[in-house]
Amino acid sequence: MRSKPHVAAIVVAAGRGLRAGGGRPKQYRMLAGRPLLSHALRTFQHHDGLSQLLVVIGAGDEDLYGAAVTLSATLLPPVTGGETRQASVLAGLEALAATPPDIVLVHDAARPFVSARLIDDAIATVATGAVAAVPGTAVVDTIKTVDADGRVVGTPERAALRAVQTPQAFAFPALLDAHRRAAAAGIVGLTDDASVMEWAGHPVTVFPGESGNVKLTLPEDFDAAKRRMQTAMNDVRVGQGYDVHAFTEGDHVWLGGIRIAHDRGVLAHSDGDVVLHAATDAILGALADGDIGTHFPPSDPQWRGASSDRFLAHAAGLLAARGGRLAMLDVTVVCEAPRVGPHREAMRERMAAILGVGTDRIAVKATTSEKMGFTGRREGLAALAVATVRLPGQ
Ligand SMILES: Nc1ccn([C@@H]2O[C@H](COP(=O)(O)OP(=O)(O)OP(=O)(O)O)[C@@H](O)[C@H]2O)c(=O)n1
Ligand SMILES: C[C@](O)(CO)[C@H](O)COP(=O)(O)O
Repeated sequence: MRSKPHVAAIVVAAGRGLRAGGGRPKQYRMLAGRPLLSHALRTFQHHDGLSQLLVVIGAGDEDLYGAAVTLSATLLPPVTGGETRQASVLAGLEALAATPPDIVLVHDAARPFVSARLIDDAIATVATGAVAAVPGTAVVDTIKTVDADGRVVGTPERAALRAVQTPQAFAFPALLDAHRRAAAAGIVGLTDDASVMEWAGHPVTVFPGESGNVKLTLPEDFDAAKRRMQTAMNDVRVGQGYDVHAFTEGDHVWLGGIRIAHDRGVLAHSDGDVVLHAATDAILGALADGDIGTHFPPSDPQWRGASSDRFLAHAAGLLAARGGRLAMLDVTVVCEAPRVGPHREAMRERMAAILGVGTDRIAVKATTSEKMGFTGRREGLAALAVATVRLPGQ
């Protein structure tokens, strides 16, 4: 395997959620203000170890999917799944086969509490030699096997049992081959991908799962998940950011990720987007994790002319890695010109897309400084930002 493996993830979301009820496939039901699918997906979108992310959706679910997800650099167009989970995973694997990754992760859309730690451990277990790696937790109940009449026929030794979860990670060629062979052999009902690998004769390694990484299957699971999300994210923090750039010769400025025509440009090492820089610092401030210069030193030539989108995306990734969410980003631009109003909505949409939140969580305001000071004299422009984030409680 290459030193830095090419890793892809498939999120299966083509089920009907019949056991959960609720009138629509469960992955599109709302949970803490967002569709269930978007919770797990966002953790994968903000993980920097993945180069491709693919969602397998049900036939006819295209509109529900479009409304549920925020596009991102790694997210591929969705593919249509099949009648069973096994068939849906195979559809996802076939879609990746043209540019095969080294490692593929498979995750249920119905597991919203997946952590960056589980993704890291799944990748690391395969990167260091396993062909298949699944998270598992020790079983606390005594388990019985029963016959069709409910009579107990056996009691497996509990110490050897593990309840397995997703994300499950695999060497891509081995999983694709195992799935293709199982389908060709008429094997259709295997309930996880480790079972497909076991059927094909591959060893499967279990690494520690997380008891919190539950799958929402029944109606009461949604109620419990709602309660958990409401109480869990109770560490509310606020960070502020401020940035300034001087005008110089030029014909445009970047503000909030939008290129705006102007009779001046800005002096800057990167693209000089004061809005994205202030927003990045505000999120880093809320996390007490240094500032933009700590993460992207101006002395480093690789950031020369860099698009500031990546600075904000990096801060969003740090927030997601801590299990946090952005509650609100409020930005004020200070300049005599250019006029911000005509670009306000485009800026809100761009920042919402980078941060993976709705535009209702992004505010953009603007003011002149009444011709006073450096902004009033049109020597430069400035932006202030306040980010409110929610982190898991202590
Ligand atoms: N034909 C299928 C069936 C399931 N899944 C996905 O596999 C995951 C785990 O399946 P499960 O929790 O059983 O979901 P459903 O099949 O939707 O639920 P139900 O059996 O209650 O209808 C879910 O993210 C589900 O969307 C899938 O992609 N394609
Ligand atoms: C893949 C899985 O989540 C591992 O626990 C589980 O097997 C999915 O089962 P389901 O019957 O499709 O819910």
